[in-house]
Amino acid sequence: MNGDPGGQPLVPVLAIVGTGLIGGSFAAALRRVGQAGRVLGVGRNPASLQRARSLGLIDDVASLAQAAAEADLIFLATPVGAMAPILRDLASLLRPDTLVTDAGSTKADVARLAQEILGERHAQFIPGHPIAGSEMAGPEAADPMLYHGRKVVLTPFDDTPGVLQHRLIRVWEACGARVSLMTPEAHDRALAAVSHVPHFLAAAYMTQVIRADDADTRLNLAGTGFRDFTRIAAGSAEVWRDIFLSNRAAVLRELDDFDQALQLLRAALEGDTDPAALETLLEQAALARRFWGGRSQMP
Ligand SMILES: O=C(O)C(=O)C[C@]1(C(=O)O)C=C[C@@H](O)C=C1
Repeated sequence: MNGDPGGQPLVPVLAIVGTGLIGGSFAAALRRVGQAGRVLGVGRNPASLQRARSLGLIDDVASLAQAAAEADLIFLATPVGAMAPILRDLASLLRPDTLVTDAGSTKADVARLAQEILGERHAQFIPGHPIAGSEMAGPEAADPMLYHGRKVVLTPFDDTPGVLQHRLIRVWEACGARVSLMTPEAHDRALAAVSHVPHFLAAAYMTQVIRADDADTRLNLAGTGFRDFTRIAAGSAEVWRDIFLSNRAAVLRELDDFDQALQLLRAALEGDTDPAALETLLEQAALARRFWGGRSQMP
């Protein structure tokens, strides 16, 4: 993986395991900047792989064994729950010079699995998480700009060779992403708060809406507030089931904290209503959200 100007691309042979939104976008982003040579697609759904090929995201459909034999970089973009069997297969197939990474939304579980399953070879695997996505799925949703300007967290092991880490950072930067390094535990705690619990709450709220007797009336009147609050609830149930199960302890801790915040706001509304306290809490939330909007530089 040299990426010489006018020479070899950063990734001469790239293998994507899972060619949907996340994997397809990674291939498309590297292709856009000429940094992926040949792209192999590996997956469990033949129809989806064929669509990825027709869309030009991958050049060829391959088995995991072919990918392991040929690829310089293997990118695992499957639901977190599907990672263990893939790592088990890779353990006996992996060439010593192949770099493997993933895009899973939780990192402690994935890092632990890599250590347990890959043994000595775990140092070739760098757990990663691009903090980008959408509620859409499948190769049609792939977008070469998905990672542009977005953060990617890598959680290398203590013995990850610097040269591999550097290589992967260059690859992500070629996709337009900004890379940070942290421990898997710190990642999982923070993501429970800013990604997993929001999804859980959006799903809980949708559950409340659809269980109401007048659900149709409510949904017919829903506007942009409803749309913005619930967009993420439309994401893949399989992907989100795996995220919640994989980061269970941190999610449950954050839900306890959410309960407290909810009680704080409720208390200002219940009983002897306290309009000033309610306004202060709403104002604090509004300022925090506006400040975040200013610094996140998201569209
Ligand atoms: O915007 C969405 O729909 C997402 O899926 C985005 C989001 C997030 O919470 O920011 C969700 C999970 C992924 O791990 C990364 C990104």
